[in-house]
Amino acid sequence: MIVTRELTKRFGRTLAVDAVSMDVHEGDRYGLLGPNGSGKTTLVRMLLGLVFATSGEIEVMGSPIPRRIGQVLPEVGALVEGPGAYGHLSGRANLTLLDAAGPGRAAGPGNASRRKRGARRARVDQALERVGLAGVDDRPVKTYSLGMRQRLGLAAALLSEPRLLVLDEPTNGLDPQGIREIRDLLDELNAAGTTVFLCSHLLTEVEQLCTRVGVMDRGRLVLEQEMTDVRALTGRVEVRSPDADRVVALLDGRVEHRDGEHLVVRTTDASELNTRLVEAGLRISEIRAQRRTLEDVVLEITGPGSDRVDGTPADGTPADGTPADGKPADDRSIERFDGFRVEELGSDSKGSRDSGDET
Ligand SMILES: Nc1ncnc2c1ncn2[C@@H]1O[C@H](COP(=O)(O)OP(=O)(O)OP(=O)(O)O)[C@@H](O)[C@H]1O
Repeated sequence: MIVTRELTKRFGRTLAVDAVSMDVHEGDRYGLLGPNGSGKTTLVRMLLGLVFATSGEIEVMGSPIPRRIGQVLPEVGALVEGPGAYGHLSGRANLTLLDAAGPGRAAGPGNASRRKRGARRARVDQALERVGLAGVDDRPVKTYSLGMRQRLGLAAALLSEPRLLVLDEPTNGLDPQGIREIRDLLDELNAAGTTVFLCSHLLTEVEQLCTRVGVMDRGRLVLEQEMTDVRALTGRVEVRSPDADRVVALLDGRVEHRDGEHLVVRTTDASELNTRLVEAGLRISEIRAQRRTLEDVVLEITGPGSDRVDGTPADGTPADGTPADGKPADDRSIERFDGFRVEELGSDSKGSRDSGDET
């Protein structure tokens, strides 16, 4: 669905993307994970033909990019660098304009035109409904919270019923409820056949949503794996027992770690261990085969010095003092891949929370 070969992008002396060879399969929910500044957005912008690569190749749905970008874009829904919109218009009006600007969508005179307008209204209604904005479509977008703008951006990406969704930090600005709703929506779209490719600096977001993961670190793709392989068994079983002392005695040297009632036992067979403990008359309140977490794997690869994934301070401000979105304060213009140039959203929209009052 997306293939890159040795894809590289330099901005002057900055090597933003460094020889990335990536492979996103049809039907994937692919999460590209990496700390701020690791090159995710630059890579996505190259995939969408917004930025030219310095070297390397890109194929999206079998077509070379940017050469065949015009052929590919109608089948791609994208949300990159924050959603853009005309602030003085409602969400519905914005979507209607966007839909009208889509390929083959211009309405002419007569019955055919009325049919097209009817179909457009239905598409816009459905997109608003899907992202949970159906009840607020008369308010101007400038009154929307960042979370609502994010949903509107997603609704725009869904208008064309895309085969591929490309989303840069899709849950940016959403509260936990909003994040869950977007996750459910992406799950649902993926189940219906849409390939989802998203960038995130949040481990948990990728771990919960994605079937395949790529990890970027300083411009390089340092891992690409199926999530089931990432979450491989460790050859340990975790046991919780009120009889922990007796478990330790019975297992004689196979308990690697103990913390109160919680024990980590070296074995690959949880059911055999369970049978043995129960037959010995020991009480077991919990037993499960231990799996690696995405965090274990990322830390293993990027090393203890690279703790920036999910590691920004609690106030969201990176240690180097740049704003929470990682962009210089004067670099916050909003663009859309389809050239639908829109009003800039002020920096005050960044970091605001989804008020949750849109329903
Ligand atoms: N237009 C540009 N001009 C110069 N340098 C740039 C430009 N765009 C990105 N960079 C630099 O390229 C590197 C990668 O940035 P990029 O935005 O792709 O990373 P990211 O992983 O998407 O980070 P974030 O999560 O903050 O968006 C950074 O060092 C950034 O400063």
